[in-house]
Amino acid sequence: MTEDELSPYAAPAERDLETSLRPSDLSEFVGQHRVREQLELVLHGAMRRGNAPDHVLLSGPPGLGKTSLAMIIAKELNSQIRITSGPALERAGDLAAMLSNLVEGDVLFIDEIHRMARPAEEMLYLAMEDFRVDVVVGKGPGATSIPLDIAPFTLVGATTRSGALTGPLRDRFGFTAHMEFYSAEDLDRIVKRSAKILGVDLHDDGAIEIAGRSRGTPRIANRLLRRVRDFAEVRADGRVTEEVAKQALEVYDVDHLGLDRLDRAVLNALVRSFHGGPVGVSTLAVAVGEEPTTVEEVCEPYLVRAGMLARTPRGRVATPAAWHHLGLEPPAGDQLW
Ligand SMILES: Nc1ncnc2c1ncn2[C@@H]1O[C@H](COP(=O)(O)OP(=O)(O)OP(=O)(O)O)[C@@H](O)[C@H]1O
Ligand SMILES: [Mg+2]
Repeated sequence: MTEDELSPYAAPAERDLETSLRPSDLSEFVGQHRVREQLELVLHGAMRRGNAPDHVLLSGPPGLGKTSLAMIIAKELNSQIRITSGPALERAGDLAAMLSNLVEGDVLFIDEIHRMARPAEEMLYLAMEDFRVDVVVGKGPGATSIPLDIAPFTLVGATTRSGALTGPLRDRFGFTAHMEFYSAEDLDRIVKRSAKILGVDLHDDGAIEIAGRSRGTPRIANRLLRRVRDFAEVRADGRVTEEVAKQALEVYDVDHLGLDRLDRAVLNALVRSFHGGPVGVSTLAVAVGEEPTTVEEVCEPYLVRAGMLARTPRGRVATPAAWHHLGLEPPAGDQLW
């Protein structure tokens, strides 16, 4: 399995496939019950009053459905969605152009909003609050700023690192949806729905097997489904049963808890090289040859959720479950976690 296939990030070639599997309205959007209920109230409340809803921030690890939800928000509002991303808004002018083209009620979706350049971010404050931008004309002492009204819109921002957002930006969102990892039952429904769309002969026990190893992440569930389908077609009769799914996932190096090579490398380093911690995340990242942000955004959220890793003020610590998972006995004595 390649690096890309293990990752919760979407590979470029995967984007078209994802579009076909994307839930198109709230009723098709599985799980995230709390977020869905909250969002429904925010959207429908505003619609009743006939105004644009509060700006919405979607926060959570990659592959949990932030982009899907942004599209659904626009659809629920019967609005057009304009899509851009933090890295694309390098200059304030890029954002000004985008904002001044908005039509009343539009949804402006800014993906990876934590990666927006500072000048653009400052322009966005005013736009979010007063539906206004100050366009600077000219340079040096002669420069003047011309206020421009923009149409009332709803900003939907998505971020995998809400902690990296500046306070003023975070404060301007009326509602923040914290996306959570999905339960095995939800993932089971998601892979069954995807199998139907893709025409895969997925049996109940096969679905359970895939769902249980998907790290709580729909993108990974859908990807494992495609890999298992390949295996089923090449090495079996095309039917995805429990046995076929198990054999396939073994080939792809996904263990029964859904930990992949990188997760296990992190646990191994933590336990074997640092005696279970505490150790800083950057040291840990160097030990596994990864970027600290990858370890922090991709591995840790799931390892914490699986009860194997704890974040303490002094650094990352392996829990007894991590030692057991690697087939080792945790050291006796002080409990660090
Ligand atoms: N609640 C859901 N129900 C059904 N399918 C889902 C759900 N959430 C996500 N998916 C599936 O997972 C895929 C990835 O979702 P999406 O692109 O929305 O994630 P994301 O949070 O935007 O990820 P990233 O942080 O990488 O941008 C989608 O193509 C969709 O098929
Ligand atoms: Mg996305």
